[in-house]
Amino acid sequence: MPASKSVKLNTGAEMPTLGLGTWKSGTGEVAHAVEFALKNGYTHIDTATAYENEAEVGAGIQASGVPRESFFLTTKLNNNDHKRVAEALEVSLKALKTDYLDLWLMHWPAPMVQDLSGPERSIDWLDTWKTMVKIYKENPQKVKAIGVSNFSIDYLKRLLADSDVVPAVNQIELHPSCTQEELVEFCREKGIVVTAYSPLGSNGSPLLQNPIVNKIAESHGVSPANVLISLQANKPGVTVLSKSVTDARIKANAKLIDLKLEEIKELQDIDKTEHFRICHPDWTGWGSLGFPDCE
Ligand SMILES: NC(=O)C1=CN([C@@H]2O[C@H](COP(=O)(O)OP(=O)(O)OC[C@H]3O[C@@H](n4cnc5c(N)ncnc54)[C@H](OP(=O)(O)O)[C@@H]3O)[C@@H](O)[C@H]2O)C=CC1
Ligand SMILES: O=C[C@H](O)[C@@H](O)[C@@H](O)[C@H](O)C(=O)O
Repeated sequence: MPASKSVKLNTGAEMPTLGLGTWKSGTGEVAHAVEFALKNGYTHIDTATAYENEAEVGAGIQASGVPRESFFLTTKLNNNDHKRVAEALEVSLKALKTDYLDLWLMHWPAPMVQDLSGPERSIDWLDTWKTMVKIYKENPQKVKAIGVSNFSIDYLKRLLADSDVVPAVNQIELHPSCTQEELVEFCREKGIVVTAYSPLGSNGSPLLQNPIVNKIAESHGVSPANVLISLQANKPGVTVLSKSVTDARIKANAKLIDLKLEEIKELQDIDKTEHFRICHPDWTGWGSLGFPDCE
């Protein structure tokens, strides 16, 4: 399976199956990681205002010399920007040194106060979505697609009942210890592409040592990370983000392999005994956000 594989969005645009993640990619390392990834076959970069690295991501893009139209760029509206949606978009575009985004996501359906210390209850995220829709419709050259992140089935149902634009993407946590199969299936039925985040289980993940993951990796002659990233890439209508600031890993992680159905089942079954979530919605102060395993 080549790394250049892509999935069609409901806008008609192609979204590359594999993207480079940049959460916790720090100052002094993320520009190089982005430049290296773009020079080594990655065609999607994912960032967010919350990561406080958009300017350095922009510098990495510029340093790569890769033409803007040759790669897909995603960023996200921060939880404390729900009151200034249009302004936040301009700040992101300027920091990233680009005229347009391929995808702009609402990071969480959870407006928060300025210092992100708790929820901002005077705002309804659905109104924020409607503002994003208006900006998207009025500026199709500036925002090529809009979507959401960390949306459960209940939250998607509320959005879909009151919006004439179906989100192009729902970016959610997906790995063998957080499989969210019902949510993935719901998105598929609604024509929403799922982007898997934290496919390795994020920093210090026990999944890299998991015996099932290692057994499958050995049988294919690849690393555990290759298996975990490929697991998501093998799912129809799913794209995946993997983060690294290490050259050798960035390069090696781009190798996507085909997994057998029984291997996929074995990996997905890990969730039944070893379930965990990296990004629990509780931190927003809005409770479970409709995620059944967070109630
Ligand atoms: N929408 C949202 O709320 C969220 C979105 N995301 C997005 O998804 C991306 C990916 O998720 P993330 O949580 O970063 O976690 P990942 O599952 O991609 O894991 C990243 C960690 O794994 C390490 N790593 C990478 N490759 C290998 C390898 N081959 N072998 C061993 N270790 C490896 C990295 O280390 P090192 O960098 O030192 O090489 C880093 O510590 C994020 O960066 C972000 O862009 C993530 C979380 C939430
Ligand atoms: O994209 C990454 C995550 O959503 C992250 O931004 C949040 O989960 C939050 O900042 C946290 O630290 O828990």
